[in-house]
Amino acid sequence: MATHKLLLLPGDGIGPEVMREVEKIVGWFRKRGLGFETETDLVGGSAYDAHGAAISDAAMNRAQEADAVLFGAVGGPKWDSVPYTVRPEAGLLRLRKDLGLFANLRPAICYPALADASSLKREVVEGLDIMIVRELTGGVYFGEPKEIVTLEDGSQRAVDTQLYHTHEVERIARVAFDLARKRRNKVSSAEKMNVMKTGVFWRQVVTRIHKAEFSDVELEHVLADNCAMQLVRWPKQFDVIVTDNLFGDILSDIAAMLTGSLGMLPSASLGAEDPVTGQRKALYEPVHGSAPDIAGKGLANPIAMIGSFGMALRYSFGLLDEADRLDRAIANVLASGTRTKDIAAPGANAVGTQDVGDAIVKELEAQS
Ligand SMILES: NC(=O)c1ccc[n+]([C@@H]2O[C@H](COP(=O)([O-])OP(=O)(O)OC[C@H]3O[C@@H](n4cnc5c(N)ncnc54)[C@H](O)[C@@H]3O)[C@@H](O)[C@H]2O)c1
Ligand SMILES: CC(C)[C@H](C(=O)O)[C@@H](O)C(=O)O
Ligand SMILES: [Mg+2]
Repeated sequence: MATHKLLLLPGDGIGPEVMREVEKIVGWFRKRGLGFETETDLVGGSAYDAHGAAISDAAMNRAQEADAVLFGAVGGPKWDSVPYTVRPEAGLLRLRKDLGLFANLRPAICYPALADASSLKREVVEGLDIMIVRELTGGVYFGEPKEIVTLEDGSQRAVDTQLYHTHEVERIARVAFDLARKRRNKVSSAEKMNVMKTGVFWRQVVTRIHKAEFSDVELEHVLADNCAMQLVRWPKQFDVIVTDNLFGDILSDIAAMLTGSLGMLPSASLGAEDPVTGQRKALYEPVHGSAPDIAGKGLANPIAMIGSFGMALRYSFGLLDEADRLDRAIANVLASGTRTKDIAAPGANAVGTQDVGDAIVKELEAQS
């Protein structure tokens, strides 16, 4: 039996609460004979409290050794004033950079049962199925210089650098076109070529890769601000959206709300495939953060985290039947009306984080 090594990094706030529910799901698949081995380590504010860094070198080594990392969420008001280089979010950024996780896949699917939970009208979101492909290891998140400088007159200047190399845009474009071929065959590439040099460059590179390797896929270019507006106006026009690190961060939060709640959106962050072994480094995490406003209250929706494990089944372990089974279990639980407060129908009783995890395990059981 193949052994799959998972590193669990629950993090802060609601991270540990939603990770506990994933552990139930992993446990269920393990009982059914799948070889999952798990280790747990600290990241974010909890790592800072223990080691003075947002992730220790030992935890980084474990992440390098793992077949996949499951990440909860980091951050919170407790660490708002810690130095910039060791703030909780730096742990996540180090994982992305050091593991080379350049491709962030953020699917936004509106489950039929949740069409009324969105703040948009049912007809706008019903049947929605978008894949946002966000470049994750470049752009303004990592470009140098990145600094606040004090000038001679005592005033200050802050700089972040938006920077992209050819190969970085080429490889993310290929991921998007490849995915589109398995979906509805359309890619929308979002940038701001009307203002930014990196936008002009992004459009040139995407156009070239499209022409040379993917001319069978429909490609449209859209300015990122217009893309944000179109996502709210008529999101079903999109299939795959490919965009840079910062625009992807923002557009995926918008897409999350189309599905009803930030608590619904999973994600996969993937590295390049090793040409010999076919393996790739991968980290799976919900799109939401540590939700300090509801942490510790048992209110968090664990579906984004559980769906992220579903993506690990699909993308890291090739367990497609198991991933489908988990997706069906989630859909059935939602259809039965078992929901946390963020997605509960108006006037309906909401359940807690653990109830949703238990219901999904029960549904998995019922399907077998
Ligand atoms: N990947 C990550 O670890 C990650 C992502 C985003 C933000 N953050 C960090 O989290 C902290 C809080 O950030 P924020 O408040 O801007 O964003 P957030 O995603 O934590 O919360 C935004 C809103 O969505 C709600 N929400 C989020 N997840 C939910 C869930 N699973 N179930 C129900 N409701 C949910 C919260 O209660 C809150 O009202 C900050 O320190 C931020 O840097 C971390
Ligand atoms: C926590 C933060 C560093 C992160 C980001 O900005 O990428 C988050 O917002 C996300 O969307 O994953
Ligand atoms: Mg974000």
